[in-house]
Amino acid sequence: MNKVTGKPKSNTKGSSTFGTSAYGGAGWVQREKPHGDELGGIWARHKIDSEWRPLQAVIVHQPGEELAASLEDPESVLMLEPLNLTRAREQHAAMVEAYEKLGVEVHHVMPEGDAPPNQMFCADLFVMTPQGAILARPAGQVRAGEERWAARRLADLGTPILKTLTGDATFEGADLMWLDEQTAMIGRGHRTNQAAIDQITAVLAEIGCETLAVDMPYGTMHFMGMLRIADSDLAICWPRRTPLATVKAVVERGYEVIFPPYEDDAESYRAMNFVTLGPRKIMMAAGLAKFQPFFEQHGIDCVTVATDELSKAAGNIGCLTGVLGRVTK
Ligand SMILES: NC(=O)NCCC[C@H](N)C(=O)O
Repeated sequence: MNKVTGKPKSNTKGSSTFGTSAYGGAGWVQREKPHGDELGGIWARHKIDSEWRPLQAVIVHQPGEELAASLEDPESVLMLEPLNLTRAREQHAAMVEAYEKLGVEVHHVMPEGDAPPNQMFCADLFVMTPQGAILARPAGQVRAGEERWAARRLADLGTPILKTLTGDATFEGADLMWLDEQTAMIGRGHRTNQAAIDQITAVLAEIGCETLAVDMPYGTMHFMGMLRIADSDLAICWPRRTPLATVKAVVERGYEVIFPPYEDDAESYRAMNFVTLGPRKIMMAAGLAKFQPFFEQHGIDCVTVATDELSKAAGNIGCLTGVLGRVTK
């Protein structure tokens, strides 16, 4: 029904509300645009449909006193070694400054009261889609609730939250990568379970996107460490760790797949944990003497920041950076 003509016989002062705009009468104006077209209007413009188009905006958390939780028993808070708080904070601030210098908008999570120890790993707390965010539900008890502060920031920024996971679903944002504009791949493993994959598959289907799931090996953390995309035609995979189905899926989509030299676990992990700033441009950890030349040989421009102190918390630049917006197709 397009338009109802005819005037209401009476207005609110009269006996009937029939025919008034609130009840669908002639004065009613229907909302015009679908949700996706309201990003950049009613909602903020932030979205992503790739892992490689120019980075526009990120969400981070500048760590504070909460890192002191690493001092006594790092294991109990999922960290590797006690951190020097001052150095860690300086390195985080330098990473933020590097983003700002590159023209990337940086937004900060602002937890109420004391932040939980791993709050700074914002990549794990949400993932963006072409039409808004999916909120994570971190799997470890010590990280439970970090997502609430990411949700508050996203809401303040005007970013629609398409889904908050329910039941016993657990999902961390670093387990989902966009292979193309309509296809996301999720790593099923220690942090992201099948219940979450089912819920995410349903919500992505609502916006016309398909979800592919792959199993990750026992003893690994996030899918982010197995697949990085540095350009429309260049994917980086971890030798013998990236699932076969992942390599096949990226090859099918026209990416060249390259495998960096294998080093010890920690070093290879740091090398994979970069953020793509735009086509063949990345921000990566400094001091990776074998990896940086490898990336450069493939035409990748590397911006480096020191993260050796932060990496004692078991994460690096990729994990510290909640990607909020990229240029989309
Ligand atoms: N995406 C990431 O690799 N995040 C790093 C998370 C480190 C944190 N200590 C954790 O174990 O959850």
